[in-house]
Amino acid sequence: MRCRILVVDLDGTLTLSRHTYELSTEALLALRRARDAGLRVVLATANGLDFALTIARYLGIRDVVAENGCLVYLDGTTYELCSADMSAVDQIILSTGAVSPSPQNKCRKYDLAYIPLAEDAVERIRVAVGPSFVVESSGYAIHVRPAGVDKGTAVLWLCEKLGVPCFQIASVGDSDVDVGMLKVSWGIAVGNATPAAKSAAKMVVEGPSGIGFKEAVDIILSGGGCTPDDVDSERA
Ligand SMILES: O=C(O)COP(=O)(O)O
Ligand SMILES: [Mg+2]
Repeated sequence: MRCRILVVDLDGTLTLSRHTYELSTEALLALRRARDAGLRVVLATANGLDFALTIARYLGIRDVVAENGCLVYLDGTTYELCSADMSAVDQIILSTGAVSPSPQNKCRKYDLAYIPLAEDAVERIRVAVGPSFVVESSGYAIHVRPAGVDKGTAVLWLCEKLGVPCFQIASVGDSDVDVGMLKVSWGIAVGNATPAAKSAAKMVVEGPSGIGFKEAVDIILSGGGCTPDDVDSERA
């Protein structure tokens, strides 16, 4: 098996579809097969760290990337890859009236999450906060965090920290917030992923969400993926 680490998104990738939080049993079984085969599995999610650590516990995963790459929990230590005081920008975002705050925001630090109240919410937030912040939709929420950090930043940090070439890290995702990690690792997009996620990936599997994740694990366990040729791990 060429891949050594599997970085997996949560919502839309381990779930039944991109419109539910319900976990896919096929995905859960595939996760277990991946871990039993010796892959180190990392959960990489836009969700807050406390939430992600809780979910990871029940998924049998120890290491977590949370808040879209701003926080990494590795071998029992939390590392912060973002640094900004988000309180002022939170007020600016809420004053647009285009979104309501996610209940998770009271325990999020750098990547804040919002529920859209208008069709053009992402655009209105982008105009309000300016270029110092990234505004992206995961399909589950709108996320705003300091520019320059995404899940790909965290994967590059993991390659360095763990001494593993990034092409030996497989990642699986479904949405625009996964583009960074799909680019810097051997990225696989599930069949119902967004166009941006599909074009960032090295491979797009047939099945949607959890079924797609199972297909990705089958490919990895049969020796596929993680070839060095087309991974831009030196992302500009
Ligand atoms: O929390 C979200 O908005 C989506 O989270 P995800 O990164 O696990 O898909
Ligand atoms: Mg997702």
